Amino acid sequence: MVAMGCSKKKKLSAATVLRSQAEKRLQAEAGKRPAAPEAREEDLLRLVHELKVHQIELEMQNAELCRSRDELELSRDKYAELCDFAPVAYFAFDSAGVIREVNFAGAQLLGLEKRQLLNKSFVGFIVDAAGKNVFLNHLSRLAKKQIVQRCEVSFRSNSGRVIPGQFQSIAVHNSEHNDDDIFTSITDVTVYKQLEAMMHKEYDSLELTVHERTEELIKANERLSHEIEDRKVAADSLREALTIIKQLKEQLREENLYLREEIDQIYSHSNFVGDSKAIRAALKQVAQVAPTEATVLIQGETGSGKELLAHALHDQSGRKDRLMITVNCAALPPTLIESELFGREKGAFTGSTAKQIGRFELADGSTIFLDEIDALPLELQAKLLRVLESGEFERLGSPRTIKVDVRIISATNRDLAELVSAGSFRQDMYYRLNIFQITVPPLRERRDDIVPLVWSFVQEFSKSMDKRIESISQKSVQAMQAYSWPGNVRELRNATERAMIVATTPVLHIELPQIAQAGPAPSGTLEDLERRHIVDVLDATGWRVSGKSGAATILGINPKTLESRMQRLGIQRNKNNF
Ligand SMILES: Nc1ncnc2c1ncn2[C@@H]1O[C@H](COP(=O)(O)OP(=O)(O)OP(=O)(O)O)[C@@H](O)[C@H]1O
Repeated sequence: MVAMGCSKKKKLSAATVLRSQAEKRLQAEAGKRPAAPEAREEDLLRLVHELKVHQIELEMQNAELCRSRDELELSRDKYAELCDFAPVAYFAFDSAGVIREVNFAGAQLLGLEKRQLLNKSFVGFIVDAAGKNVFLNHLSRLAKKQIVQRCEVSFRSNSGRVIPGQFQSIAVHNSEHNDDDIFTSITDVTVYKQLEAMMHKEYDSLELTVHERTEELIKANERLSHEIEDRKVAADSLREALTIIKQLKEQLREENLYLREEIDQIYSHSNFVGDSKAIRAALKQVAQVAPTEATVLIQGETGSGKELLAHALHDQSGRKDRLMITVNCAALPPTLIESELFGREKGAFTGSTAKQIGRFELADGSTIFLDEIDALPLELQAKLLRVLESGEFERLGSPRTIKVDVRIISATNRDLAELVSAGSFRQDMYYRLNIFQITVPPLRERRDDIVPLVWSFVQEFSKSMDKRIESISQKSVQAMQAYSWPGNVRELRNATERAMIVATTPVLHIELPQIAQAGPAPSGTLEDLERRHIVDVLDATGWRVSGKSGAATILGINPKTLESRMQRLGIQRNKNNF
């Protein structure tokens, strides 16, 4: 920038000019006014005095002004110096973009000396036409609005480097040139641009990564949703499977329990021994009825082989692949028969802590054998009738109706027709059960079967007892042929077992109960005979019902069966029985 000075000579000439101007004006005033001779002298002296005072005042003012101007010029020089050495590039343009002033940083930016730049158009440094337009528009906008304006233009320095510049300008009117002075700071934004480009690049790659990750996440999310759905479906089917498994488990547990009870009898079921005419007739009936779905009633004395015959029937039927389910109606307390037959839900009655599948459900698709059907309480007969007719029933404590496909075989050692007349057995039930009747003859009516039966039992026990029996004593054979066999084949089997236990030689001696030794057959009805025989056995055992030497063992029946039979036959221990 150019600094300006104020010499003393200049100050003096200015004061002289003022004084002469003042004097001229004074003389002009004097020429206008007609002066009175006596006042003129006095006025002139006063005016001269005033003039002198004014002159001194003016000189003082002039000196003050000169000092201020000097200070101003000094400060302006300092400001110009500051501006010159400022790290920012400053330019002063005219309204056409010609450089009027530039500081060192500005000159350095363009790679030229300050003097080389003065009066040069900045437009010449701008690299392209678009940039030139931007710069010229920037200038014209400044002329219109006297506020700070900004633009970005790339220009080329003397070294050929293209510099992206950020321009920040303000226009100040210059009255001397009657034009605007445009003051502009130019910032080299190369680094900023590089950083910006890097940032854009980073941003773009970040955006790409985000996009890719989002895609991946969407896919993963979809996969997860499908997986959740699949798992839900799997969980549902697992739950279903679990319920089925639970049911099957329950059924298996019941079957298992049932099988354990039955297992001991399986061996004896496998062989129905007997070639007597009566037995052949019964077996012929079995063969006739087995392939049908008919309900069968088997009648015969206790221990005569009704259950074995029922098994033979089932084994010849189309249901033989499933287990035949047996229920002894006399062996169960009346309160439990219903839940045994039809099952119960948990809590159906006091003490029922677990759900139980009934025998009818277990027998679904198979055969149920209702032994001692005469012992079925009347109210249950009605329920059984419904099953016989529709296959439907409900578990105790459940309103759900269960439908089964079960073939029914029932057995009794009593005359059901008689019970019907006595009113203890439903007539409709009787007709429904008695569609096909088979009677198993008592052993005393088929004595031909006695010896073959003994031999089949001997074979059976020889294995388990590891004993060798070669013959049966003649005395035993005779006794057996003469004996009335109230306990029928069961009694014969038990007698053989006892003989085998005590046997020490290959000749088997079968001891028959003293009370039942051969003699004339007792008179009276079959029931009287049964009652008498039970009382005799009870007397012989000291009224011990169960246990190894108890009456039930001798009679070859279950102690519970014996108890219920005693109840039915009205047998009680009293003085007369001793
Ligand atoms: N013909 C036979 N061949 C082989 N064993 C037989 C024969 N008949 C019966 N038994 C055997 O005699 C025992 C009694 O038979 P089963 O239980 O079938 O008689 P039941 O008439 O059903 O008796 P209950 O009236 O007491 O129910 C069983 O051990 C059985 O195996």
